[in-house]
Amino acid sequence: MAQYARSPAVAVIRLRNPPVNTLSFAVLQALEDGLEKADADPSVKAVMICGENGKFSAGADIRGFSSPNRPVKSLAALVSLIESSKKPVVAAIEGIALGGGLEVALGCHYRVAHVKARMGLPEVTLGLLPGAEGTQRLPRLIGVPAALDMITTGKHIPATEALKLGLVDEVVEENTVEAAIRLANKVIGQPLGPRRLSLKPVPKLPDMEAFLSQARVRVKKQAQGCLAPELCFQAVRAATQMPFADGVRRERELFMVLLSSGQARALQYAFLAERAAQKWTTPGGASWSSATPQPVRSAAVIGLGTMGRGIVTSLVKANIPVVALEQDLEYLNTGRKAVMLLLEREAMKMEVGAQTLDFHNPARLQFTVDFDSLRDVDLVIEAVFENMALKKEIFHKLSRICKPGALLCTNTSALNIDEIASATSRPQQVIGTHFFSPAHVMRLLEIIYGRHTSPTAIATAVQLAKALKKVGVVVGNCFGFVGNRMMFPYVQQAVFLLEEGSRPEAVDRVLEDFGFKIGPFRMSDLAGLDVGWRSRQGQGLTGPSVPAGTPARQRQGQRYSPLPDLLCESGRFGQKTGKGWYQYEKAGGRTATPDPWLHSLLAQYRDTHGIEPRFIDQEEILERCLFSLINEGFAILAEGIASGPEHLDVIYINGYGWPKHKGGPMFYASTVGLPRVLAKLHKYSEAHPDVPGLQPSAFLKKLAAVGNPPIKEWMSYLSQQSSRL
Ligand SMILES: CCCCCC/C=C/CC(=O)SCCNC(=O)CCNC(=O)[C@H](O)C(C)(C)COP(=O)(O)OP(=O)(O)OC[C@H]1O[C@@H](n2cnc3c(N)ncnc32)[C@H](O)[C@@H]1OP(=O)(O)O
Repeated sequence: MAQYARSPAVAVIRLRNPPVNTLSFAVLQALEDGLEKADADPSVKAVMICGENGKFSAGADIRGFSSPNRPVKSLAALVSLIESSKKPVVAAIEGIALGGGLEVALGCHYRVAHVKARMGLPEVTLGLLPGAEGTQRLPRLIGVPAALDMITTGKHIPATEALKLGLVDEVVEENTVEAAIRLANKVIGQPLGPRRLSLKPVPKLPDMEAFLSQARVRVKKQAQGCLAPELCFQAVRAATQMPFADGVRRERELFMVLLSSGQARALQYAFLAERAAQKWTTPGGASWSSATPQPVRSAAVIGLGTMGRGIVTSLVKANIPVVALEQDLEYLNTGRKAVMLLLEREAMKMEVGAQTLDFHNPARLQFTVDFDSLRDVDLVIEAVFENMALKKEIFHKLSRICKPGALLCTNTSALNIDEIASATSRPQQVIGTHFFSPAHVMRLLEIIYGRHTSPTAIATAVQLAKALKKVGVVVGNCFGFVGNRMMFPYVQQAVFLLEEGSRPEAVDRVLEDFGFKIGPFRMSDLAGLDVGWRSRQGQGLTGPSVPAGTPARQRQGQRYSPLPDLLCESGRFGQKTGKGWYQYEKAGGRTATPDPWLHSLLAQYRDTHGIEPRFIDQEEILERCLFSLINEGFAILAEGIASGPEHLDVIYINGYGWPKHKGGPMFYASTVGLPRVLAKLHKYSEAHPDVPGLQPSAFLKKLAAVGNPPIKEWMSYLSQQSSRL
């Protein structure tokens, strides 16, 4: 847990708790024992603390926050114990010093960091604040503006920046432990008072009050409904207003408020869910633990529309050489200009000193109209528009041209991977990679395996996501996969609510107040209403293929709303045409204003179809939209399309703007309580028996019936009960 050694006047205490040396009870106890031993040994003149395996410490164990025996209080006491040591204590920071790990280092009298180390207080991202006196020590060391920035954003800073801020005393390129021992020997006998941060005053600013009030506004704006940034701010402000001991008391009070908040639980769940989602399995038995990825040393992207441009940019940023292909020179030139512009912008955003983007070198980024240039690439991502015939034609070509092992990916948001793969002679190498727009910004990559996709192909796509700094979530093949399949009933309910009496702005407001970045109607306007229209035409739900005499509001025995089709028929495609569910200042404008034209269309529509408009309250809007989405999530789990609720939550947080502090839709359902979700779905489906999306799924009913088990147990009920579902 912590190893004690001598070198020879310096006691060496090594934190050891793989993989990231989290501060468990045992680690803290061993650290305390080591300090006592060093104190009691007259031949020891100084102490050095480092971490095993090139990592200092990732802080407290996130899994332990829900445990009643969490070691949080003893961590603060231990940091004080380190600081009050009569012998100098030096931290040797390699790899990472995060959260409680950095707080331990702040208790030390000196800090030496390796040039590749990163430091931070990311507690805010877990819904907490640095509760081992970090909010009081850091401002005393690096000043209030820098401390407030680190504590309220949780960002990790590189060692070179830490040196500039005064967070570390030395940055070394060679052996950090040896450098720290050298420093420890050097400072033996020097006074420790000036090195004890709790005794230092907080550096003054010319107008601290004005600085703090502006900072508070900034923090609140960035918080988007999350409580922790505001309480982090309050704790740092306390450091500017109170003596150290009172500041520590205030920090502890605020910490306890956050610790017991639902937001902290949701954010900690979201952290662990992202890790859990990396451990993919398929119903056929393929798994992350046995599949080996193929190296991707080069890639090609077909189609330089919005998605293709973002994908090329992502690959270049990941330092993967790319061949970008378009159908003709005109499209190629337009696409090339757009990609170069994106890359110029990305290059400008990069940190000074970071590796530069090598996109002017044709060996790294090549533009072509010649399919033969794809002969040698390790992986191809097709990103043409959503047309099955076109995609099949391209995959047929790829199957003939690409080298035998190449992975063939299709960027689609809904189309059948098996049908696309059927156009090739190597369906085991075909996989869906659903990027989210803008593809060089959005973190999510939905990875869809088909019936024949090999485990190697899945592992390679997961590895690609990592290389692109994205979170890849592996899911099965069904219409809309996971993300869009759950989105359909959500948007559908929103439209039914308009039929029944609501307005787009009312529905959007409720969902934005819940925490979504934008509500369903503003989202549809942004994405383009024509996208869904084309898809509905393809499914035979609207357009000339609908048999004559089909009732306007009925399809396949269920209620259908033709409202979105009516908008498209009037040329209202959303932002791009300046009109959709809202009106905009111009085509391509972004400021949505409620539109009287739409209100009168709704009134006319209700008259035509004999619908008596009613007032719909916020609770009904929220529940019908969210519970229908969640309900589809349970159906997806029952069908084995995703291997756990965490996967669905990671998709929603990273691809659909679900507020992270609410943990994702399935976690949210667990906090509402499954019996309540079920009861509400029953109520709404009884009131609207032919409206799709409201009939509770069998798996939700099962879980409610077995007594609302915790989310981590849900899947075990599925395997026990699947035959009866
Ligand atoms: C009243 C007094 C109160 C006193 C309170 C004291 C409070 C202290 C607060 C804290 O310290 S909160 C924790 C702060 N630390 C973090 O937020 C770090 C979180 N971890 C990361 O950012 C990353 O994991 C990493 C450390 C940068 C490593 O990233 P990498 O991509 O290399 O690997 P991962 O796949 O993310 O992680 C590997 C493995 O380690 C597990 N893990 C990482 N950090 C923690 C942690 N802090 N607690 C528990 N587990 C952690 C992670 O889950 C992976 O394991 P798995 O089994 O594969 O899931």
